Amino acid sequence: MTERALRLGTRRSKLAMAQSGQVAQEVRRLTGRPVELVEITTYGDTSREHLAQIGGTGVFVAALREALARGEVDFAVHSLKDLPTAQPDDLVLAAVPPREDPRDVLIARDGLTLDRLPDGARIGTGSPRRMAQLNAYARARRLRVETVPIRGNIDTRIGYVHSGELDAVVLAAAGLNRIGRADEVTDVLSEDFMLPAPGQGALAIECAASDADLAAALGDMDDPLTRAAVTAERSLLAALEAGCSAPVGALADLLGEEEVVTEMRLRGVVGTTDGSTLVQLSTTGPVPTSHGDAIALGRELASEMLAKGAAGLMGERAH
Ligand SMILES: NCc1[nH]cc(CCC(=O)O)c1CC(=O)O
Repeated sequence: MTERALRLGTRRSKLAMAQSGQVAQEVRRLTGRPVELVEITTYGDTSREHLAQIGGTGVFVAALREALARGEVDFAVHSLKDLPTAQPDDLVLAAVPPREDPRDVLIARDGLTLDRLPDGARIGTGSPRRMAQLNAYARARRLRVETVPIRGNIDTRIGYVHSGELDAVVLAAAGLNRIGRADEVTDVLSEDFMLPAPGQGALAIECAASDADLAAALGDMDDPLTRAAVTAERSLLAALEAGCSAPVGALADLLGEEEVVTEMRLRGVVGTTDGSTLVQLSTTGPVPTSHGDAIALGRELASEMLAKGAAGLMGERAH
């Protein structure tokens, strides 16, 4: 007996299709079942407004989740950083596969690095988090840069550099790797001054909570350490009561010598988009072995950041 194909709901963007295609192949291998891609248009794909203005949180995800809830598709692949932190009861995060490079990168004209950009360089990014950290970095070094709000898919954003409209754009390394444009990167931005968005570089594979067999099969793709890291990062975001368009960066990584992992470190940052004020803190604890432990790590850092005034920096929106 041949089982029917599993339907994977996906956005149409090149990045979404690349991510979904890779996951589809893995699911075919794991389940022996055919997988078909079902294309779904989301509000985030059709709106021309800036993400920060339409509220950001979940615009890419809502239409996929509605298709899941209606049973039109069996599972969906999201960029984890685009997922709102609240998990709907009827859906389950069946797998968080091993993470790609979580860092942000620069694509600049003439192969320039951040430190070599000319005075007054125009750097495109629609992300308040990237603006805040770029501007803070520039202030500390007395570089004069102008952050210019842009949006659109990855190709569109890189296009602003090729057309000469902008000197550089900031993008996630993972997305460029997935669509095969990593060779255009001119500088990798160290997380020492540019913490990525919570969950950046990781994927989330989601299905209906009622579909226990499928959830279990998809669960074979889960990487527990990636899941622990992104759970801690998202717990920080949730405890700060911020969304994906807030100026919040976070990165959890493992500390230890060689193969002996000893601890998880969680770094977090909140700032004003002009970079004049940043609250940047780090906490370290045992590697979380449960969901609750990972949540606790994020909450602990959040309370330290709130005690240092983080709340006052988050109301602000990019213009
Ligand atoms: N918000 C758009 C988005 N969602 C996920 C990625 C990149 C891939 C990832 O971080 O997993 C991007 C593009 C970007 O920020 O450059």
